[in-house]
Amino acid sequence: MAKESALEYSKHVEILGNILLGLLSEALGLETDHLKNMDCSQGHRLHCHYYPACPEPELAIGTTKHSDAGFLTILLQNQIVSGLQVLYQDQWVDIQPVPGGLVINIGDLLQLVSNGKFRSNEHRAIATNIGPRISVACFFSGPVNGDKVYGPIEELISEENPAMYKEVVISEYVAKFFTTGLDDYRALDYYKV
Ligand SMILES: O=C(O)CCC(=O)C(=O)O
Ligand SMILES: [Fe+2]
Repeated sequence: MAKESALEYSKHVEILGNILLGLLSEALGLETDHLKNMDCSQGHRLHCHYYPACPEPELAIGTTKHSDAGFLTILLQNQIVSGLQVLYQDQWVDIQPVPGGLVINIGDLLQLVSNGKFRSNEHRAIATNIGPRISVACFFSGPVNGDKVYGPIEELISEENPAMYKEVVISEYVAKFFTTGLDDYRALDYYKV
């Protein structure tokens, strides 16, 4: 992706991210700007993945099983080669690329602040003998270098719905993510009450 198109794409995807956070806020019964005002759309960044054709796909993996650690991910897949799979009821389900379509993943931090109302999904990218496969993930991870504290949103907590997660300092949360292997790490497990 050329620099100009990456920057242009990044601008559009930020707008889309904020629209989605607005809809998700409303779905939680909150003001449209609630999640945006919590800085959930801050610090978005693009990760480009290039998976070459693999002669022995059964011996390899593209991206190992994980859930995205931030709030929200918008994923663009190239329109020919599939490889993305989501774990659903203990089965890996193929997410076929849809021309013009984007994949939206709920991340662990959104599960945490929504007190479990939204669920992050576990996914992976398998190796295939057709390729290359290209994907561009835009992560909305929040103000990752700061000391902002995130916990379940107060309005969503009640006697019937007690907090399911502890509060986290976002920079510590991110540091933990980057010092632990993807495979054995599920951010939320560390923060359950
Ligand atoms: O390449 C893909 O489709 C998945 C990439 C991914 O899950 C990630 O970067 O978090
Ligand atoms: Fe991911």
